[in-house]
Amino acid sequence: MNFYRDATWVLEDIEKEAAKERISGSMQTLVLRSCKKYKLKSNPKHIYAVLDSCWKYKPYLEKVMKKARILEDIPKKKGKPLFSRLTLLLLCHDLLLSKQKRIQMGKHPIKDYVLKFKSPLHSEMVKLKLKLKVRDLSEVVLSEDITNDLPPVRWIRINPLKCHPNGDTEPVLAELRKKFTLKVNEWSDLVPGSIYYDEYIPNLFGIHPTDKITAHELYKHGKIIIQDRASCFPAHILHPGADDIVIDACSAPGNKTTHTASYICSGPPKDNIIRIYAFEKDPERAKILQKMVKVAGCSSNIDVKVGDFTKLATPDKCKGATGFIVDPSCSGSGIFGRKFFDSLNKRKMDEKDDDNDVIPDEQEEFMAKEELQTRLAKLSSFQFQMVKHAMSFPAAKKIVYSTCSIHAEENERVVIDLLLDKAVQEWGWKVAPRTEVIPSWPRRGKVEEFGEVFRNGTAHNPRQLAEGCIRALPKEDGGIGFFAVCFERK
Ligand SMILES: C[S@@+](CC[C@H](N)C(=O)[O-])C[C@H]1O[C@@H](n2cnc3c(N)ncnc32)[C@H](O)[C@@H]1O
Repeated sequence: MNFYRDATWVLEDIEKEAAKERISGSMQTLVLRSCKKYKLKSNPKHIYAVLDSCWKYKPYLEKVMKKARILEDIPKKKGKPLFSRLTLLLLCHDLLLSKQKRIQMGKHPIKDYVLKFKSPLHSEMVKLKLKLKVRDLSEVVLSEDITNDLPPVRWIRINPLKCHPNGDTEPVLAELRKKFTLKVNEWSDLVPGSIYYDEYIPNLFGIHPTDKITAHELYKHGKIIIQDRASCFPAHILHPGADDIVIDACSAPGNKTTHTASYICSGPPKDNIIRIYAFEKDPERAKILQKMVKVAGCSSNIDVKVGDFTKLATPDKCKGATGFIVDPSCSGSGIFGRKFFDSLNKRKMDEKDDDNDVIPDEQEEFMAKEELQTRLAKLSSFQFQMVKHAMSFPAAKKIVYSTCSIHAEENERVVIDLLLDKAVQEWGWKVAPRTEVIPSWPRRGKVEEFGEVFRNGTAHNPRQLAEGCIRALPKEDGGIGFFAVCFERK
């Protein structure tokens, strides 16, 4: 019984957390946190395994339990039910859905109580499966898992650098149309086999996330590139032309680098003149960047530089740089795909011994609030330095700063710190107005962040600053959470 009692306490905490608007942590973190809080003796690995499964099936189990009327006759003591709803849920889970299909405890009144309902529980479970047209409930849970974890759209862009002879994308689009025969007007209407033509980014298309594209010849030959829509915003905002020299400060894996190249070259490169300096600090990631640049067909115009942008990039070494893409490391809080991390951590947990101290430390999701604040402070100071370094280049005219974070600390507040910086002011940098930053995109920066520092009527108008920024919400806006802003000087 001790195990079920411990698991009930943890499940209560999980239920409370799930009721919040934003769940702070994966299932694994929540379990570990509660186990520590209550100093539980039961093995957290075991509790996690049971609760992970029980939580997935909870809506179905609750239906079955309700139909079997198991919650209606719970014996009472001093007017209060003797058994908790969640302990009963756990027992029913083990009886109906665990591998052994049995309750793992010795003789106990609660076990006797549940077993009294064994037949109605089983028959209600059979009825539910018939209704759902599945042989096993795992079939519905698995497909829900996959759907919840997939991005709402798979975004693909046609790469004009691989469209011979002059970057005409029409033949590639014609190929795509053969595979995706139905054109839809909204990305939310996408179904397998259909295609959506994006209204914000040229040559960008949305397809259904379950549609496979990586085996397609167009993909293999770099004629189409998978890239989230929001991640295409920076190059489109920078919009460099044939006379520009661009520095991509943080390049790997290279999506924005090759997208930027498509604006500069607009078709297959015709010379070997370096037009983009692509910096990447991590040597391993730089290898991926090299590969991406090659596949995208623009290696002759891109100079990949492995090292720290703030140390290696100087106006002397990158002569005449006019535009910058600064997309530094961030918390990644706009990126979803929790199942991946959950399964990753489950694997990590499985690999460890039975200790209680398995606290993963890499992802923001797994962090306590204070830890997150400390990490955000570190990240924003690094992000500030990266943009400020770009701003110090004398020929620079335009800098696009972006993150895939939803936190104001890494977004609007970095912009504020830059605008307040004396050197930045002397260099003459301003936030570009909405008219120059994909004006039709509806979701803009957070005006309240700017309003806390700047007042209307001063050099910086909070509303105008916020309007100059772009935000994208994860999933709701068709992909990852994102932030972009453009600094310019005339
Ligand atoms: C968010 S990712 C960039 C994604 C890339 N812009 C794209 O769209 O494919 C940030 C990258 O910056 C690199 N990085 C971090 N600090 C850096 C520095 N000081 N100089 C150059 N690159 C850095 C990281 O290794 C990481 O690969």
